[in-house]
Amino acid sequence: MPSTLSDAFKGHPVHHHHKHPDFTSLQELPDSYAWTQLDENSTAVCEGVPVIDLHDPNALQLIGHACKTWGVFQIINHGISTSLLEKIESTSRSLFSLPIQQKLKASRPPDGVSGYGLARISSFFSKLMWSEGFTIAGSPLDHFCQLWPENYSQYCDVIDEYEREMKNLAGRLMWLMLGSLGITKGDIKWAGPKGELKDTCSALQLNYYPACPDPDRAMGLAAHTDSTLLTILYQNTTSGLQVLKEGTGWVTVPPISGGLVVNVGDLLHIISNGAYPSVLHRAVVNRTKNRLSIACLYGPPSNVQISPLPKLVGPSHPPLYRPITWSEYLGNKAKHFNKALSSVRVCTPLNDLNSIVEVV
Ligand SMILES: O=C(O)CCC(=O)C(=O)O
Ligand SMILES: [Fe+2]
Repeated sequence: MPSTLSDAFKGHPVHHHHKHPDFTSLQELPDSYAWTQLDENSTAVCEGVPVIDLHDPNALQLIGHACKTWGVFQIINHGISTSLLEKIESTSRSLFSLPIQQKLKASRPPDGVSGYGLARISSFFSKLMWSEGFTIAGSPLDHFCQLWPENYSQYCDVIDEYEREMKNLAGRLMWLMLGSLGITKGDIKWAGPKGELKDTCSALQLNYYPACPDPDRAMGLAAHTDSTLLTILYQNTTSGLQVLKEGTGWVTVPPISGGLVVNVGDLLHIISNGAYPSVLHRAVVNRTKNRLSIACLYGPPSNVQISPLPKLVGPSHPPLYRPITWSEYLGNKAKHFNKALSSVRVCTPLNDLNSIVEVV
């Protein structure tokens, strides 16, 4: 049984049929990167993704409402210092600005999760994405020794500190997100008696989107949901993240100074018994500016069964999903990608059933 996130991923190797590109040599968009015209997303959106001040006395309610209606929100006053955000940004920038040959020394192995390479979801698409990624699950030491033989330890320290702080914040957020559904610490079996989330797993995903000669036909990161409980994303000042809002279309999540984006992942959707949507999101690219984002992918211990919480299940709310471990879910994702959630679904929501009954 795998016990860590890297072990969980190892069981589900991803085989890329693409070679890694050197963006600096590309003046025009090669055909292999040309997606069909992205849909126009310039519809004026009056309301944007909610911004929530964690010091606001109503934070719990605001978070609950944002999770139900959007599945995503931004937070300020979250306690992560500006200097740490600057350090993680400059570490990521140093990494991606290394020569391609150097970066390839830290490539993600086919059966591994950590290292440099294309987005894991690339294998589901015939076109390439205009981005590079570096995944860190567990210690980055071995890879960082390859990247920076002389001064790897300063970079490792930044990653350790960032990951520690993000994990704490993710735990706080999880209790707030669940708290607004009436879930208390005793309701989560895999948490300690005081709500400690000791054995939770997390990984960091560093993403770099170089400026692109033909941004309207390119795709930074294709639409997906995250296989997490929740994800906390830091983005630099270049916008690019978009979320799909039902009835509205793609909505840009603008970078705000000192802000972090929080989104619901597939596992929180499952344990909330569908109350919180796992938001579909993607990253678009820019003609003149490059963009960096750093995602903290937060999940439960990889071997515990995740299922709709009993408090959220009742005669009018049958469980929508069967129990599944994170590790098994990652296997489903590697096989079914955006259909992974429906592959664990056991029940059609009542309102859908009603409409079927009406039709019949
Ligand atoms: O770069 C972004 O804004 C999105 C990144 C993302 O969705 C991911 O790493 O899962
Ligand atoms: Fe994502």
